[in-house]
Amino acid sequence: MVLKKVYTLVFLRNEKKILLGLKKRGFGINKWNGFGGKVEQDESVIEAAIREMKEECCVTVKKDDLKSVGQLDFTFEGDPVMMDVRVFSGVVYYGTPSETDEMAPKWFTYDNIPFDDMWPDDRLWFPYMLNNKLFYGKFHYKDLDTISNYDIRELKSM
Ligand SMILES: CSc1nc2ncnc(N)c2[nH]1
Repeated sequence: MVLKKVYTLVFLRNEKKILLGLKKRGFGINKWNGFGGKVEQDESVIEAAIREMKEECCVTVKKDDLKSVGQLDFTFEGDPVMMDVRVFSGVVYYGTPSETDEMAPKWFTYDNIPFDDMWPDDRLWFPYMLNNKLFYGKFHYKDLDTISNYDIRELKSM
């Protein structure tokens, strides 16, 4: 039986900048991340994405404003459960990105993305997202800082 957990990852962005969040606790603490988290039993992936945006940075996004842009499968040495991360991108949002207990949001221009303070996989697949190419990436982490192998490919459709 395949052990996997589904997660969401949302990036608000326009032609000038992208919103990242500095994780203040838990998994990925002190890294600039996308916004998202686990998809619960009683919700769809898109509902989870919308919920997490609200919870993590007080911003409201609507279903039709989120575009599915990629999927990332993460496995970690010694952990049987794969992270199946559904990546979304959006331009339109309501409210002001605000700090919460979880995340401190900040806009970054594309020439200034803090890859050294992000998950190591980001610098590998961000170019696909930033060039509006759909992608499917698989990353195996030997430890939380080291990717031991990966594959990433452009998709023609999600
Ligand atoms: C566990 S691997 C991972 N890469 C990520 N990139 C951006 N935001 C996240 N939350 C990420 N998690």
